[in-house]
Amino acid sequence: MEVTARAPGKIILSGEHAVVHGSTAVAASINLYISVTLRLPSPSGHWLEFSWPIGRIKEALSELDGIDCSTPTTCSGKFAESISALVEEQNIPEAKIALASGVSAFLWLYTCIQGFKPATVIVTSELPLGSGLGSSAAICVALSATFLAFSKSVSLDKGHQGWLDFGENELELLNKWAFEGEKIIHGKPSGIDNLKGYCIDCILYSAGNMIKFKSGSLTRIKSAVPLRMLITNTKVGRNTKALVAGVSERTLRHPDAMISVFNAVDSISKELSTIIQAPAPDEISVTEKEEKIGESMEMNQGLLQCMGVSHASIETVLRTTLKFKLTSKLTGAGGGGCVLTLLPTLLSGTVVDKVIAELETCGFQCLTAGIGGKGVQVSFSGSS
Ligand SMILES: Nc1ncnc2c1ncn2[C@@H]1O[C@H](COP(=O)(O)OP(=O)(O)OP(=O)(O)O)[C@@H](O)[C@H]1O
Ligand SMILES: C[C@@](O)(CCO)CC(=O)[O-]
Ligand SMILES: [Mg+2]
Repeated sequence: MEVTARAPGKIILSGEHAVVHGSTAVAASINLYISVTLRLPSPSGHWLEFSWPIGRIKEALSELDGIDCSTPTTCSGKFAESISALVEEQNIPEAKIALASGVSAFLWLYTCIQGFKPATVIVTSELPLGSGLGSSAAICVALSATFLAFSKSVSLDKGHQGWLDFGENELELLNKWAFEGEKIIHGKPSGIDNLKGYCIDCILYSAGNMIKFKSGSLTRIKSAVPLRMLITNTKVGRNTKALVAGVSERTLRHPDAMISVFNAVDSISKELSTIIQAPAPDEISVTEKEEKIGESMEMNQGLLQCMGVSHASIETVLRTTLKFKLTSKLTGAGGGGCVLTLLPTLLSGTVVDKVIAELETCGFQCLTAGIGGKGVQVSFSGSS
């Protein structure tokens, strides 16, 4: 028997960086997923493969024997050292070394939740890694969901055909495990990523849709109309910690100006969440709504430039999409990473194709995504 879980990626529609300084931010799940399949047990054969004899894992993590998967546990001290040793033994090629922390999170979540059972785990991703679309939290949510689906702590109908949602209590347990995985990948998630011991990305990926948050308080919101974005991955790597520190330094140099910038972002995020939730019963009101959303994105981008987190590659995307009268803003930490471009409902497919073609000639990767998609789901197949 096997189970597959999928968890979506996310975008920040408004408020990155300013959220660290107390402003409101709006984030949404997208309909691009990381999927994890668990086979008990089965042969493998994939392009990048890591495997350990069960005996080796038992030897390295023997103290985890019998651990209760209903109690999420932090990977610290000697466990972190043992996990690092197991990952080092795989001699991950230099070009793929960024995966090491994801592999560590996998080992931790698997051993804690599934114990020392032999299995094959297959990961596939529609999300670019390390580009601001939350692949780290998505992988942790999808791994936790797959492993919990076969555990005694979660009761799911294994005979169900197609995708299944988790119940409220089960989501809570899943979130806590995913957060333990995120801590392995990120060290200490901060700001937008972290809320009272939970990972905001994980919450978003678990339940899907959109959230508005400010200083530790989170409200779920639901878009009244479907929204579609072009996501351009500039492929320019960024360092979130350094970018966040840069904004704080600028705030120390220009406190009055920067407080005004953060207040402006707060107003934009609040307005955006009101616009998104307002009903739009006909084509005219949908177009008006999209124009307002586009304007709020444009204003937010201007303020992100004031904070000093734009980048030449981001500016190239902005200029290119503007030629087609489309508005864009960076999403996430900036300094490269991904840029969002609003695709209005009435925009023709030919225009979308032309924009994508022009962006791809600059060396960027383009993805289109629906906004506010489903949260984590699982699907069982095969006979037990
Ligand atoms: N499919 C995957 N397989 C293994 N590891 C993964 C996978 N997806 C993500 N990761 C891990 O997550 C890391 C990327 O996380 P990071 O937080 O830097 O970026 P992100 O989550 O994509 O974007 P952000 O957190 O800025 O929204 C990768 O380096 C890897 O360790
Ligand atoms: C830049 C930032 O606002 C979002 C990064 O995804 C940082 C944070 O909130 O932790
Ligand atoms: Mg991440």
